[in-house]
Amino acid sequence: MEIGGSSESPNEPPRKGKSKTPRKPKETSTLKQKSPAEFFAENKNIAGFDNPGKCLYTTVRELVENSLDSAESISELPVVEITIEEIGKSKFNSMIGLVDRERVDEALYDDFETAKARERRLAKEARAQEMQAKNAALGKKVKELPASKGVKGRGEASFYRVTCKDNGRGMPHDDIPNMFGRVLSGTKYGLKQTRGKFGLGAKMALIWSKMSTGLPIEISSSMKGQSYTSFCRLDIDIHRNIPHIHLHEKRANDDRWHGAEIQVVIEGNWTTYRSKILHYMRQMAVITPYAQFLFRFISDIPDKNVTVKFARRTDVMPPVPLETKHHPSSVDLLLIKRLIAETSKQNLLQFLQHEFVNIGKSYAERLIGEMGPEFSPKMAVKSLSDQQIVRIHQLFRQAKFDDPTGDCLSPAGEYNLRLGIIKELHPDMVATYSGSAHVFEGHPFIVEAGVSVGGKDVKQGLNIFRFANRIPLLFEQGADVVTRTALKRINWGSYKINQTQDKIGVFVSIVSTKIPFKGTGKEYIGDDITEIATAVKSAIQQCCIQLKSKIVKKMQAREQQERKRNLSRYIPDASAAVYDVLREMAQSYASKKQRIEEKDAEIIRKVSEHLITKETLREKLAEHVEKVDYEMALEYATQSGVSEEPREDIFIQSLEPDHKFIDFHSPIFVFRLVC
Ligand SMILES: Nc1ncnc2c1ncn2[C@@H]1O[C@H](COP(=O)(O)OP(=O)(O)OP(=O)(O)O)[C@@H](O)[C@H]1O
Repeated sequence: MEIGGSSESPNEPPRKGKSKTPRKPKETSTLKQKSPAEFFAENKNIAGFDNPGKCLYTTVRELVENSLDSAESISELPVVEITIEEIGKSKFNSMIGLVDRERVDEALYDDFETAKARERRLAKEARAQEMQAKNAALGKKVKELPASKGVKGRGEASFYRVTCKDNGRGMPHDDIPNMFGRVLSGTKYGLKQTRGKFGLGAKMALIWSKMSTGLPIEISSSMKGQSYTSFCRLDIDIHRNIPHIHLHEKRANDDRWHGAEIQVVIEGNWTTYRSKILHYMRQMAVITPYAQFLFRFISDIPDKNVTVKFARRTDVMPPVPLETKHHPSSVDLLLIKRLIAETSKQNLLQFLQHEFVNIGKSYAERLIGEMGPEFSPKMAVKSLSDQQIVRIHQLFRQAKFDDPTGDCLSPAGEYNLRLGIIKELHPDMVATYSGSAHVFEGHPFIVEAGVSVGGKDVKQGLNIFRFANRIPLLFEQGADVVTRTALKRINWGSYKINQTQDKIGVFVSIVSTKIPFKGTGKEYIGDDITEIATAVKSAIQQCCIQLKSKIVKKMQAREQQERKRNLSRYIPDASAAVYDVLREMAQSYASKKQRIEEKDAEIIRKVSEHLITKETLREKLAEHVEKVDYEMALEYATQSGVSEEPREDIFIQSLEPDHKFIDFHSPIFVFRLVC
């Protein structure tokens, strides 16, 4: 392949329409390097910074997620305040010291409109309005008119100051510049379930602010017990990928505050991303019910202002995720070399035993025996040759290891998920399920799911809510493993759920030490990992099985009610008809026209004496319907077997870890008395 040259052969005639003078092929292509910061500035879409609106959304996300990670890392119930302040053009200009300037040459601007064009546009809009009024007067359905387009043009850029304050761990004074001014630097690279992973998000917000407003980022931070707060104003040297510090100083911390406050001014678009941002906050509140969020949008136009407080709904936080060691089946050559370089262990036996999960002493000895005669338990691990490391790697890939346990993970918990679903959708029924840990490429993961039917503001069909490491995922829904599984691999009909007619809520939360996101924007999990797809399917199915039994019971109750209603409907007519017959018989009997058998005489007598009336017949029939209905229901239940229905075990859990209990069993429930 030619690099930088023309693809035409020198003997070929020049192509039609092309310049006759052949382009001079470049002698050499110039070798260039790019810093990570440059790369991400040029490809910011892969980090979720696609357009101004999405940039505003992703900035909010990155800051909120950092705040939650930070508070949770010190087991502090998170309190996060996020403010987006709209900055008008004049205010922005004065912030950067630019004087506002009136337009002089109007026709120069993209949104310029001639007087004639303006007249035509206004006339067209007036006609549309007239038509709409006419249709409304005729009672026809009227379509809402699009907002007046005004004049074409790209429009003014909108600027926003985004501030996020938390009560988290804070940051060491000297680390702040690198944490915010060096792409791919962070504290979350270890093997641990965290929202952040790449060491990129906050830097992307800064890169975007540098690209769109040129303004630096400001960080205030204090760690627990620290007598000062660190203040840092910095931007990033994109070409060298290093922080460019404007101010970095220590200030008094009289309130003994701990946490961080980050402030960045960026271009954005609140109008188009308002609902996405609010959705994100709401879903974050659902999956993080132990946090308190205060979200504010502040504008010069008070009508546009928004304040939403998501109150804390529980004080119980999921356990802090633990840092874990690598599983032997998940490591590659590079990683083994890095672990060897970093280990404090002296010999191979200790190294295998301590740097990996699921390798005990005797198993390590067996592995070393299997590696060959040139390996021994006591050999210095740092003396291993490249070939020997390859041998270890090969064995790791082929040998059997127990799966990692998933103890290091911290799922949201079924209780939180159920709480979230009920709060979010107010469904008619809901089922939740929390699976055990599974493994993908040596990384443990847990899938939790919830399925609901019915509810407020829920559209018909599937409403899918996805969470990964307790982050709501709002974009790229179609390609996500959860959406695909719910749409294609669940036979909703077999659980008596109508996929198109019912209002179905599907909530799936996946936690892992490594979420295989597609791209660094953390927007969706691909559908190509069989282990995850299988676990997601099974979790949704488990919810559906629970729902099916509830739905069947509901249907039976409805059928029973219908049967009763049908029978009761005929009571007045039936009792009137029977009474008329009896009355006629009584009259014939009285006029001796008819002979009546002894056993019927009693009834006829009672009819004549008005002891049996239309009313008494009606009452007796109603009583009978009631009795028959009850007996039929009982018979049905015995036939279909109440005991075959899944029994719902309800336990009131003891607060003490060490508890004794007695179970009282009945066919339909079990009651556990904790002593
Ligand atoms: N609010 C905060 N409180 C404490 N530390 C923070 C806060 N925000 C950022 N940090 C620190 O700065 C580092 C870099 O943050 P950044 O958002 O760039 O990446 P990340 O969160 O590690 O990963 P990701 O790019 O996946 O979000 C974090 O690893 C964390 O140590």
